[in-house]
Amino acid sequence: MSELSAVIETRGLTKRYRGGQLAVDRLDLAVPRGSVFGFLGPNGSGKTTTIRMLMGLIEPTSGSARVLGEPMPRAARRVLPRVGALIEGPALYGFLSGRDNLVRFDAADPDADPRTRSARVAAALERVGLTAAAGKRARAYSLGMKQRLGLAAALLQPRELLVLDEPTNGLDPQGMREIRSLVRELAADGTTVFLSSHLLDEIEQVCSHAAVMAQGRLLVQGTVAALASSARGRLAVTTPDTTDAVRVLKEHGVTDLVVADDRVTGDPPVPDGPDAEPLDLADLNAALVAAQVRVRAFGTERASLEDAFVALTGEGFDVG
Ligand SMILES: Nc1ncnc2c1ncn2[C@@H]1O[C@H](COP(=O)(O)OP(=O)(O)OP(=O)(O)O)[C@@H](O)[C@H]1O
Repeated sequence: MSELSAVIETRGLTKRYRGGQLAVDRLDLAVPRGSVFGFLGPNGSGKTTTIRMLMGLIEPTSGSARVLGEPMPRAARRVLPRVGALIEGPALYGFLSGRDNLVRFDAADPDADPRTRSARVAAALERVGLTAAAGKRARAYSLGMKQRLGLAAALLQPRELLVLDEPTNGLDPQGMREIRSLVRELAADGTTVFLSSHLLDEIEQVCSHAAVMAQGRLLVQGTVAALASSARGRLAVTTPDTTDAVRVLKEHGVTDLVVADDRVTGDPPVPDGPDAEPLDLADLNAALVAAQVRVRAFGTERASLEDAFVALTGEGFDVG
């Protein structure tokens, strides 16, 4: 990942709150231009604190952050107009219509030309699919519609970068789907999207890249495909002869065997040495059959980001 193409870059970024809480600990983050970058971590892992530092809302204790190539918070005035942000839910007036809320946001922007305001507002409403509901009061909007209106506000001006803090938090499945497909569309138009989430499957569904945080520290970052493939899939055998299957699999180096009803799962053996041949699953299947294990199904399960997280931390991804 070249330094030049990083839209967000931090070096040793650290935040210790006044009470002594170390919320972010020496974070080195690199968000490539054009990516949909998932910032993943359980509640309290330091995501919001990082985003607030990136947006110049709070000062880091030490380390540095660059956004769109400029130092933050020093260059906030130059940088922030180029960034659309949705942090902690949009501030909306419930008694105003969706359209009038956007007119208000646009009017608050000193660089926005009043003569083209209504066209900008209409385009933003169209972008997030709120044209039909534009005349309704915002208080009558669902949470998902409010979130989309917040995104529309962030999209009144063309943006190189969108920063979204838990954009689907609190939404029902339909609302989540809407926001996710909107994020995909924005990314397809070339906007870099940085979004935080505590939901692994959300990151897998919408992101090209991800960074995983735990207790203020970065565990890993990279493409979602590489992160998931760093965890090997589990081997799974469906058979009525589970006892014999376990014995044969163990003999062939399969570890961490678990039996649940008629399914045996385990970790395929790690080849010893870089030149060693990995175990051929066809041979393993043949060995099962030779031992008269009746095999109904045999294969490896695709490794997920969750497997990668468990492999990294030795624990489950606890969102609580
Ligand atoms: N203003 C503050 N003063 C003191 N401690 C804080 C403050 N804000 C956050 N913290 C603490 O810093 C740590 C990281 O919090 P942060 O909100 O950044 O995490 P998060 O990953 O965004 O979680 P969440 O999704 O719950 O917001 C937590 O232990 C939190 O209690």
